[in-house]
Amino acid sequence: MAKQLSGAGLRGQVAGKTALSTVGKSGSGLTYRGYDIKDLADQCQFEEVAYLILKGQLPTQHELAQYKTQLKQQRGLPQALKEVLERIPKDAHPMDVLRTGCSMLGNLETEHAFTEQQAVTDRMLACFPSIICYWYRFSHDGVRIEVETDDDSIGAHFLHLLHGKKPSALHEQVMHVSLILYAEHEFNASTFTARVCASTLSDMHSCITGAIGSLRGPLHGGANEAAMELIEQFSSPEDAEQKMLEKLARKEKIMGFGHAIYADSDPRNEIIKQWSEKLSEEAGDDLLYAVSERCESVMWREKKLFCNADFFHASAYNFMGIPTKLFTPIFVMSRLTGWAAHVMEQRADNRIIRPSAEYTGEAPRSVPAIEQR
Ligand SMILES: CC(=O)SCCNC(=O)CCNC(=O)[C@H](O)C(C)(C)COP(=O)(O)OP(=O)(O)OC[C@H]1O[C@@H](n2cnc3c(N)ncnc32)[C@H](O)[C@@H]1OP(=O)(O)O
Ligand SMILES: O=C([O-])CC(=O)C(=O)O
Repeated sequence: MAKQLSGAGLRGQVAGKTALSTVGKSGSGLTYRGYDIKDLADQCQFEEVAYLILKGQLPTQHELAQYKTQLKQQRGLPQALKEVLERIPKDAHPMDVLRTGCSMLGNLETEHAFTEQQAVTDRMLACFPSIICYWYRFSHDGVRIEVETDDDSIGAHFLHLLHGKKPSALHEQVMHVSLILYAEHEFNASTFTARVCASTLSDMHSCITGAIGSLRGPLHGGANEAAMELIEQFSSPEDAEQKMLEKLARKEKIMGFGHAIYADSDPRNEIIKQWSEKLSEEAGDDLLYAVSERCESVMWREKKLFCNADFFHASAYNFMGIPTKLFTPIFVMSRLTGWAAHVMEQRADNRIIRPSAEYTGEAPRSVPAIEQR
């Protein structure tokens, strides 16, 4: 069943063209450059999908190996950026850290011409995990970590920096899947932010910095953190059921449920849910996964609202020992590919994005002298 797309929030209005993904079209639900998300999550590593999104086709074995080597070589951080990160307080939100880190990188390694767009994007892809973990470990553990690891993938690099040891094969695999699921999603709020910025012919770092700000909110990427804060309150599935019903009676919004485009399911949910279950078994968990499943059934039964990509990401990340406040930054490490590809697409066929507003203010009037107001 297709969702009725109309009303506020530009819902249902075509605001531009894209060849990058389809969201909520009949059939598979989500495709990147024509490939079904399920097939990509089953068969690919994240770096293959990043290559697909950014460069237009799936890499050969040789191209993938070259790309991964190139990304590995760019994990280091300039000293000036490390100094900025060291000055950001421990209680800052990591999304704000990443926003500042991206912006500072744009000062140090400015994109001077659009011919550099692929290179500056690959650099961000390589070093965003370093930025977030360098700050996190410095501010929380008081250590200056070495960010240049030889880990095979972006997900493993992130977990290695965070935990100070190489991740298990299972955890590296889940990171591949998670980063693939989050990589691209058509004209969502953060991507649209990036495209609006790109349409002024601004630089890549400005587009990505703005997009990070848009992703941060709980109605968008921030929902994975909010979902974790929800499920950790419950002591059992029965407790979850009762408190969820109370929240619904109070008309509270439940983060991690519903979607602007999908009508009755988000195709990313069943994929991350399976991995969350596997991680739950590995961790010997007998609470969080069961609680999450109960929330899912209550929301469907009571409201016909379904889990979006964020809901089961919360438990999955928790099982891998990732602190809740780093959940949305992981989303950034992945969605960067979609944002940058949209910036490139916008630049290739640009007209400044400038919609109109329906005026609802005062009729024309004259300015009274200040003593008469
Ligand atoms: C990766 C992502 O960014 S996925 C989205 C992550 N965001 C969240 O999980 C936040 C929670 N969800 C929401 O706020 C919304 O579902 C959004 C922002 C995702 C989509 O918003 P909209 O397109 O405006 O929602 P939609 O039109 O389907 O809402 C229909 C009704 O369901 C309600 N509703 C929608 N989602 C929820 C929810 N999660 N909890 C409770 N009620 C909800 C709305 O309030 C609305 O009720 P109303 O008509 O009485 O106002
Ligand atoms: O498409 C949207 O509105 C939000 C979303 O799921 C995403 O950006 O992944």
